[in-house]
Amino acid sequence: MRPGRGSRPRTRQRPAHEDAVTGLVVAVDRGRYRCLVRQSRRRQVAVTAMRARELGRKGVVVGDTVALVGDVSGQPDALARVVRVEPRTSILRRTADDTDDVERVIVANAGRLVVVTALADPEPRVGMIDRCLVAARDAGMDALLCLTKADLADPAGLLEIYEPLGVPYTVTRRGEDPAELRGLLQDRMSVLVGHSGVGKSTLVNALVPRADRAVGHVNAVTGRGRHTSSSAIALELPEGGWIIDTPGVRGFGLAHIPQEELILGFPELAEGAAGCPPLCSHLEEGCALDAWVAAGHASPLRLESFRRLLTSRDETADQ
Ligand SMILES: Nc1nc2c(ncn2[C@@H]2O[C@H](COP(=O)(O)OP(=O)(O)OP(=O)(O)O)[C@@H](O)[C@H]2O)c(=O)[nH]1
Ligand SMILES: [Zn+2]
Repeated sequence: MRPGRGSRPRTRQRPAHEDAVTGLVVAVDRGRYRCLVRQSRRRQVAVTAMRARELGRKGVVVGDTVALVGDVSGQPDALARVVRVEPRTSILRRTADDTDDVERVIVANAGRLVVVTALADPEPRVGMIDRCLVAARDAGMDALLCLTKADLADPAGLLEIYEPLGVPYTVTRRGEDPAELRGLLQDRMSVLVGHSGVGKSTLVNALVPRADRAVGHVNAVTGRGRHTSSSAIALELPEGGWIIDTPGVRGFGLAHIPQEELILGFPELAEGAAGCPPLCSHLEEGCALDAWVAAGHASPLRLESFRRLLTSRDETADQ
């Protein structure tokens, strides 16, 4: 006989942690999780927690909603235990490069991926933007393109590629409040990704007063930032909603996405691929995508980018 609905199975073997409280993981640091727990309508406390053994190998990442037991007072030396990770609404993953089979979950439960790209210093790379759009799609997240440093270069070239795709975007520049971005972020959980030095910390500091994210310098020789932020952190926006700042990345490996699904991140090409021969690699002669682009249905840069993505899986990533 199986227990009927409404009965409470397994309570005898394992405590169901009925006294557990709910926390939001806002930072992870060397096996310690910083979780925010709401104590009343007005009051939130930050609770430090470790993993409970019963969690097994399940990862806990920033953005996760967890059940906490033990000392959840939030007092300086108090340590709680994470006994459960609640089901996730989205999972953003990446691999170090396209040949790496260790996939990392970066954040959970974010609804939107904000792809932060500098218009100059460092130079924008469409390969990175396209990879992020593929990752967002795979994660079940909306994407937003945030083009920074418009005081240094004109966004027109990039917008010519991404505006027709219907990718929402916003442009920011030094000395100007990112008001439009602030509006777009309200009431949701968004995650910022981008190369090191594109200006994520600068944006976060403008959006979240007292966030105090360290702003680094772009190395004049390599054009890369100094990786001033070292792990993801979730910050509450004064207007409501959350942003998760992630460390600057070198690349966004997509080894975890099956080859045939990559094209879904390029919807304007996917349509043209309907004319391809069966099992087309999209790299061979006779691929219908060449004619599709020649006819003006999609940007040649995007096709280039898609093909680079396809070939990079057999080699080391170059983006
Ligand atoms: N000209 C210009 N410089 C900017 C702008 N935004 C940021 N910067 C500069 O770019 C450099 C890098 O900015 P950060 O905010 O540290 O970049 P980041 O993306 O957080 O870098 P990581 O912490 O390495 O991930 C700093 O010197 C900033 O002052 C901008 O809109 N225009
Ligand atoms: Zn093809």
